Amino acid sequence: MKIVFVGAGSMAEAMIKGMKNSNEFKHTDIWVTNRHDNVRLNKLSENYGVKSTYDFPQLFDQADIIILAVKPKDAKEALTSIKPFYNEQLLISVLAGLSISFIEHILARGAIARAMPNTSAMIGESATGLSFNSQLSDSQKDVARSIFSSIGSVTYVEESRLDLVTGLSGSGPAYIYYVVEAMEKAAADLGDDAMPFIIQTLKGAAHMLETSNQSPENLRKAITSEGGTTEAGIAELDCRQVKDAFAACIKEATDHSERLRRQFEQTHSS
Ligand SMILES: NC(=O)C1=CN([C@@H]2O[C@H](COP(=O)(O)OP(=O)(O)OC[C@H]3O[C@@H](n4cnc5c(N)ncnc54)[C@H](OP(=O)(O)O)[C@@H]3O)[C@@H](O)[C@H]2O)C=CC1
Ligand SMILES: O=C(O)[C@@H]1CCC=N1
Repeated sequence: MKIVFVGAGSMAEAMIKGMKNSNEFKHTDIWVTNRHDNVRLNKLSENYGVKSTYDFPQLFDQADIIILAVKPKDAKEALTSIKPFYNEQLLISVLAGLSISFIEHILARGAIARAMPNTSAMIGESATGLSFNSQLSDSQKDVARSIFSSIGSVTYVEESRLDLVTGLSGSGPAYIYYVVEAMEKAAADLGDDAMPFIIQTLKGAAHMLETSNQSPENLRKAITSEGGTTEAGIAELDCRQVKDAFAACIKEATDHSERLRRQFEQTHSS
């Protein structure tokens, strides 16, 4: 199977590393290109053994799957450059906001899927939402699922839900790192000992959520002794309306995914 990444940035690298480490895909099956950063391409080839080229006839020759991993603002240029070499292979876009119909508008035909993974794909722990147009065969759907299950969990969603998936889990790891920045700052007196405590606290909480069959609220209440330290700490979060702030964060990221679609699809739909 020949898989071609168009775009060689953070998301492409996370997927390439995760797919290679999964042993589901041979690194020799993976090709990558970008716009002009040849140093970047050479680094990916050296680090992961993938093939890279700017020679599109060679790049797309016998390609089974094309994975579009450019920024939304670059989508039309990238899709237009692909079109002469596109033979209705399965094309999977990981772009925030960009709709399947916009891709169909440019390519005019073909099996198009949209996925919203995250960079935890790097270690095989991505959370991916996946949508299809009506042109995918059952085997193409299976292949799309196998790519994203090789880098973490994958859930089929209606395309209309992908903006929310983007705001929730596409961007989600950044929200967690944001909280960790605050925890690390607050625990500065622990020096290098702080991060191991933080990491294990996160791992433990995630595992409890996954295995305890209890709601986050009940898990939190089980820690919050009356008049205790947790109650005092959470009161500081409540008086600063942190829960509302997090909800607003996810809503704004979701809304921005919709804005990106309007911004780049209306501009480029001619
Ligand atoms: N980063 C993340 O956590 C996630 C990102 N995404 C989505 O993935 C996409 C890529 O994001 P990210 O990897 O962070 O972005 P980066 O800026 O890191 O990478 C973008 C890549 O696209 C390449 N590119 C731009 N234009 C073209 C073109 N016309 N032809 C070929 N390659 C081109 C760039 O090449 P060059 O450097 O040569 O210009 C670069 O390699 C975005 O649409 C984003 O919404 C989805 C989920 C998570
Ligand atoms: O910030 C972004 O637009 C991309 C999409 C989801 C995560 N990163």
